[in-house]
Order: sequence, then structure tokens, then C-alpha cells
Amino acid sequence: MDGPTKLPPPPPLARLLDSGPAALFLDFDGTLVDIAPRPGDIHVPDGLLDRLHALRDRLEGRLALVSGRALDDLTGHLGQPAICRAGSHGASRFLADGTRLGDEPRGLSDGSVAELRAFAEAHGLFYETKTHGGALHFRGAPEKREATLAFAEEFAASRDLCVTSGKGVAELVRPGATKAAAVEAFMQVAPFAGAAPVFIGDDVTDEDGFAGAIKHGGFGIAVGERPSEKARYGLDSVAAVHHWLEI
Ligand SMILES: O=P(O)(O)OC[C@H]1O[C@H](O[C@H]2O[C@H](CO)[C@@H](O)[C@H](O)[C@H]2O)[C@H](O)[C@@H](O)[C@@H]1O
Repeated sequence: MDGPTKLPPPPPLARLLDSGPAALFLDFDGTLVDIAPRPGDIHVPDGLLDRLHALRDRLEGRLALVSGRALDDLTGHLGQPAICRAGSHGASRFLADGTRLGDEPRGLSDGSVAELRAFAEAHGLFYETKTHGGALHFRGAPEKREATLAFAEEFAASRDLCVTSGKGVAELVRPGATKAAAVEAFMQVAPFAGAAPVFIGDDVTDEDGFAGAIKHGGFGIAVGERPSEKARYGLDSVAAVHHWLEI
């Protein structure tokens, strides 16, 4: 049986920028840094933030980081970016100068966190406390995937939350926390408005980012082996992303 068709590589960045104003939206884990066993284990290459700042300048500011991580967590790994950014799967958004774009999302209640933590402990999962949600990581216990997803769906339904699933993780987020919403919010304001957005990401939640880019006349670039429903192009690895971005 045939496997999924491999997506072609994107045209070189220089050619893309020659064809008109473009905006880049970059996922973090699996796109700018390699996946690690646990969220705190990632290796951020030396000088990555400086190279992203140089890319921002090349794009005249039209660069945004769009991560599932809470922004304080992202900053703890990367350093404080003077770059537009969205964390918590797009729910919490800031412009490059630190101005908040939109409302501050609410966190989970203490009771919800306690229940999620108890489930994680009982099933040998890692619970990641997040500012605006919570993540049940089953990367270390893949046999718990179905049980974790089922629990998360039931938990979310009774509390007006939503579930996003990703690589080895089920996350509880507020309704409307999507990467498409982040792209939409940035595309309404300078310096993004009127540019063609390109979203680069590796995981399921990045499909929303691809959809957001397509809606505004751009496209998505999928990273790695996961078959993408919406991306136009593909890049094999984090290293290939860095090479394409010329960072
Ligand atoms: O949207 P992203 O920036 O890609 O963030 C998605 C989630 O990334 C982190 O989890 C993932 O990466 C971990 C480190 O490589 C890995 O251990 C885990 O299995 C992956 O799911 C982060 O911990 C989550 O909060 C993000 O939502």
C-alpha cells in the first residue's frame, strides 16, 4: 500500500520575499527545537534568539512565534524575544514591544489542576502546569494514550474546556485557543496586515495555523514525517527549517 505523498520543499526564502511582503509564523517544539523526552529537556541552540531577531529585521517585523507553551515557559528556554509571539496555543498574544494583543486568557482553577495532577500521578504520566491550561504528557507511557485522551475529553466537556492533542500529549485549553486565532489576530495589525502569511509547524495544532495562513492568501509548511492535511510544502526536520529560514 502506498504511504502518504511527501510534500515538496518550499521555494527558497529569498525568492518568496522577492515576490512581495511575506509574514512568517513559527511553531516552537518540533520546528525550531527538536522534540525531547520531557518539556524541560529541550536543547535550545546557542544564539537562536539572536538569529530570530535578525530574521525579524529581514522581515521588517513580520515574524511571530506561535507556541503551545505558555509564554513564560517559552521565554524561560529561549530568552525574552522582541518578536511578536503567541503562547498557550494562540490564546495569549503580544506584539514585539510587549504590548498585549487581545485579552489575557484565564488559567485553570486550582480544583481542576488538582484533578489533572491526580490523574497523571495515578497513570504514570507527566503533568505540565501551564499558565493558561494543563498538559497530560504520555510520551513516557504510550500505552496510556487512549485512556488519557478519553479522560481529557470527559474532563473538558464538564468544564467548558477543549482538548488539543499533540505529540505524546493531551492538553486542556480554553475554547478559541487555536493557532488560527493567533494568525487571525496578528494579520489584523501592522506590520502583518496585507502580507502573505506562511505558517511552519510540525504537530496537529499547527494544522490550524496552516488554515489561518491559507485564509489570508498564504500557505503552510509541515515539518517532519507527520502527514499534513493542509500544508502545501514540507521540510524534513528542525535542521531543515533552520536552513530554509537561513538562521
Ligand atoms: O506548539 P509548540 O510550540 O510545538 O508546543 C507544543 C507543546 O510542546 C511541548 O510538548 C512537546 O514537546 C516536548 C519537548 O520536546 C515533548 O516532550 C512533548 O512530548 C511534546 O508534546 C510543551 O510541553 C507543550 O506545553 C506544548 O503545548
